[in-house]
Amino acid sequence: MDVKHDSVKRILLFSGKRKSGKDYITDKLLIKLGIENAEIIRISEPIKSFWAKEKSLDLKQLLSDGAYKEKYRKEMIIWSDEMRAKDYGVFCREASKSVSKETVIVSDIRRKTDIKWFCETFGTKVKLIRIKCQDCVRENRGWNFESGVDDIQSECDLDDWNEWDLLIENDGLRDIESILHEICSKFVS
Ligand SMILES: Nc1ncnc2c1ncn2[C@@H]1O[C@H](COP(=O)(O)OP(=O)(O)OP(=O)(O)O)[C@@H](O)[C@H]1O
Repeated sequence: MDVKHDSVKRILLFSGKRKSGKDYITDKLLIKLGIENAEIIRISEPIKSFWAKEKSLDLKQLLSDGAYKEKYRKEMIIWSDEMRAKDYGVFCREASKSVSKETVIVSDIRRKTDIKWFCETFGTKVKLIRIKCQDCVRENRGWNFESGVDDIQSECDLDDWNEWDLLIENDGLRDIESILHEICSKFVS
């Protein structure tokens, strides 16, 4: 294990369906904790950078939330599944290779094998958080069901996972400050 991992006290893995609010909540959590104490990593980042290089695409546009990302989403899922079939930890390892802050936030856990890799690597430092949100609220946030994206493993593999350390309802009824307070009081002390 990389020696820098020693400074990590906790690693918070966030999972949730598209438009459930993973980025929204983890971005606010980072601000609350401060960038000297915490950092966000995304498993999708090495996927996008490998893929952009391979296909000579603009990485910045791929990382931003727009039409460009949607255009390549399906192809990226297929390609990354092929990579994962050879080595399930390939993207988790790459995303976490330089972590150094005491709280590491992973904002896009999607598979049981992601959880497996982080638990094998970080042991009891790992905490699992699932963001829940009704479909009608996700639709109001711009989500539309897309066959080949919303009904495949990358979106559904954790639907039947029951061992969350914390479940968060993010339907817009609950104040973000109270959500952040619950996360911090449970895991960051
Ligand atoms: N509690 C909230 N209060 C206000 N706006 C919210 C809240 N949660 C999410 N949103 C808004 O909903 C939209 C979708 O949220 P976000 O991008 O965080 O979802 P996501 O789970 O990261 O989606 P994806 O998997 O597609 O990247 C964003 O515009 C975000 O600002």
